[in-house]
Amino acid sequence: MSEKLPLFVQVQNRTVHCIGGGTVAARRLKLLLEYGAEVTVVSPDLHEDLLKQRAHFTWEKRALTQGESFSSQLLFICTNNQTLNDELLANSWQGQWVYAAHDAARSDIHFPTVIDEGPVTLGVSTNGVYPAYTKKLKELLKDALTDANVFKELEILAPIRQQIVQSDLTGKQKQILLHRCMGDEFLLAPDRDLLLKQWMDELN
Ligand SMILES: C[C@@]1(CC(=O)O)c2cc3[nH]c(cc4nc(cc5[nH]c(cc(n2)[C@H]1CCC(=O)O)[C@@](C)(CC(=O)O)[C@@H]5CCC(=O)O)C(CC(=O)O)=C4CCC(=O)O)c(CCC(=O)O)c3CC(=O)O
Ligand SMILES: NC(=O)C1=CN([C@@H]2O[C@H](COP(=O)(O)OP(=O)(O)OC[C@H]3O[C@@H](n4cnc5c(N)ncnc54)[C@H](O)[C@@H]3O)[C@@H](O)[C@H]2O)C=CC1
Repeated sequence: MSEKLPLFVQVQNRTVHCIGGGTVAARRLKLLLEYGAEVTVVSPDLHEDLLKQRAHFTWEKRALTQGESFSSQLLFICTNNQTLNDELLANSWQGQWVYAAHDAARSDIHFPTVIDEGPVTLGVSTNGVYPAYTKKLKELLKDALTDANVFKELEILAPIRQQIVQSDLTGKQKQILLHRCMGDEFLLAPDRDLLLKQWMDELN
C-alpha cells in the first residue's frame, strides 16, 4: 500500500520554485505549467524542452549558493547535486509541500504515470519500487479498459445519468437506478430509453 494519499490537486496560481532545470525538472514542469502553476526556475541552464516553454515561467539563471531557502507554496528539488538536494530538503519550511526528485521516501509528492482518455483519468504508481514498470502497467490498463468497453459504456451512460439526476425520483431511488444502469441488462438492452422509462415508472 502507498504511504501517500492519491489526490487530484488544483495547482492553478500556486507558486512553485523549481531548483535545477534538467531532465526530471522538465518532466515535472511540463505538467505544472500545463495545469497553470506559477513557476520560477533557479538553475544555471535549462533542458531543451524548458527552453521551448521559456515564455511561461520565470528563470533565475544562476547556481544556488549554500544556505538558501525558498518561501513558495511548493518547492521542487531537482538538481543532480545530492548534497544540495538534501540541504534544500532540510531547509524547507514546515507546511511547505516539497517534491524531492532524488529521494522518493522523503518527498511529500509522488508523480504517477497518467492515463487520461476521455472521461477516465488514472494515476498509476509502483511507489518507487520500479518506476520504469509503470510504462508496462499503463499499456496493460489501457488495453483492459478498452477490452472491458469502459469508454463506450461511459459514452452511453453520461446522458443517462443526467436524465436520472434531473428526474423527480428520491435520492435513494436515483442511486438504485444509477447502479442498475451500469449492468449488462441495461447496457445490452435493444431499447435502453424504453427500459429506463419502465424502471423510472416502476420506482415512481
Ligand atoms: C517515486 C517517483 C517519484 C517521483 O518522481 O514522483 C520516482 C522516483 C525515482 N525514479 C528514479 C529513476 C527512474 N525513473 C524513471 C522513470 C519514471 N519515473 C517515474 C516516476 C517516479 N519516479 C515516481 C514513482 C512512480 C512509480 O514508482 O511508479 C515515471 C513513472 C513518471 C515520470 O517520471 O514522468 C517515469 C516512468 C517511465 C516513463 O513513462 O518514461 C526511470 C526510467 C526512465 O527514465 O526511462 C528511472 C531510471 C531507472 C531506474 O532507476 O529505475 C529514481 C532513481 C534516481 C537515481 O537514483 O538517480 C527515483 C528516486 C527514488 O527512487 O528514490
Ligand atoms: N524522480 C524521478 O523520476 C527521477 C529522479 N532522478 C533524480 O533527480 C535528480 C535530477 O536528475 P536529472 O534531471 O536527470 O539531472 P540533470 O543533470 O538532467 O539536471 C540537473 C539540473 O540541476 C542543475 N543544478 C546543478 N547544480 C545546481 C545548483 N547549485 N543550483 C541550481 N541548479 C543546479 C543543473 O544545472 C541541471 O539543470 C537527481 O538527483 C536524480 O538522481 C533521476 C531520474 C528519475
